[in-house]
Amino acid sequence: MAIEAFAPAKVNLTLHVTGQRADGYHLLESLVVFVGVGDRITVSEAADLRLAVTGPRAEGVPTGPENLVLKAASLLGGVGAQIVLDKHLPAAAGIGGGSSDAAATLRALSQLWNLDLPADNGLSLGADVPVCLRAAPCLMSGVGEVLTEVPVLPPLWMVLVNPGGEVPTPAVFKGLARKDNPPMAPVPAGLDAPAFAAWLSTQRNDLEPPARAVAPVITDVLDAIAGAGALLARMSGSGATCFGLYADAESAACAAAQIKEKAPAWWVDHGALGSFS
Ligand SMILES: C[C@@](CO)(OP(=O)(O)O)[C@H](O)COP(=O)(O)OP(=O)(O)OC[C@H]1O[C@@H](n2ccc(N)nc2=O)[C@H](O)[C@@H]1O
Ligand SMILES: Nc1ncnc2c1ncn2[C@@H]1O[C@H](COP(=O)(O)OP(=O)(O)O)[C@@H](O)[C@H]1O
Repeated sequence: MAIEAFAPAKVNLTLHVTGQRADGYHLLESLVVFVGVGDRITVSEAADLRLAVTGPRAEGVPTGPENLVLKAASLLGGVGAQIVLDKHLPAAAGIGGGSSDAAATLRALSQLWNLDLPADNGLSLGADVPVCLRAAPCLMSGVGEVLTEVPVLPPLWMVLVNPGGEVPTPAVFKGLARKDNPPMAPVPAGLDAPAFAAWLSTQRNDLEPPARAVAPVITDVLDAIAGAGALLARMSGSGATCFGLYADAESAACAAAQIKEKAPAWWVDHGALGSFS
């Protein structure tokens, strides 16, 4: 029996850094969504634990025990499985590729092995794993472990753009000018896509300035997205991937084609926001 699980890109529509814990981890308030662009995990029965990494973004992804997929399998504690990770998302890119892979692995293997999901929802694997396990829009706070429902968002489409080159998350947090930034406002209900994007533009990603300092090309990416008619252009997570928001599928597809033509070396993809768990 083979079980497949989708690992969608995680996008932080907002990311406010509001404090820092004694252990160094930062307190966040983030409206997190998921896009229909991502990796695919397939698990099947085997005598021992094996991982194969395939797909257009497989290069450079670790295949040993440091891969979050194998860490997730160990955390679950089952016996053997053949795992294939079909990699489409760029790594260390602020869209939770590794975390979403870990969450999809937990989902698929808990079914294959008939085991409960871990009590911490995978937090010990990474701060983004619990939200990726949910794989639906929600408000993330604490260091990533507190997940709260949000009002239904309007239908939205997204273009994702990554200029290449990994941006390590710790370096970006380290570059923050302040740790105690103002909190996020409550997420409003009942807005259409343009009004919702206008509200988002009053909120922030506090990691954008330090990420731009680490990777100045992020400014070019944001300019390219804004120039392609987005309702909002912003960076996700600790970067360097940035997103553009659109009110319909056709506008997102046109914008993606326009950006690809302008910068053929960049990774560009597009999809609808949704729930994937
Ligand atoms: C910034 C965010 C926003 O969603 O996304 P990405 O840019 O990674 O996608 C996440 O909080 C990242 O989550 P994740 O990548 O799972 O983090 P972890 O592996 O647990 O931590 C990597 C490093 O990021 C820093 N870190 C992470 C989370 C947090 N709340 N405070 C932190 O200071 C720490 O320096 C930590 O050593
Ligand atoms: N399955 C995986 N896919 C991508 N990267 C992985 C994976 N497992 C471990 N890693 C390591 O995790 C690091 C962070 O990757 P990722 O979760 O994609 O980034 P981010 O935290 O910026 O969203 C990478 O540098 C990579 O070496």
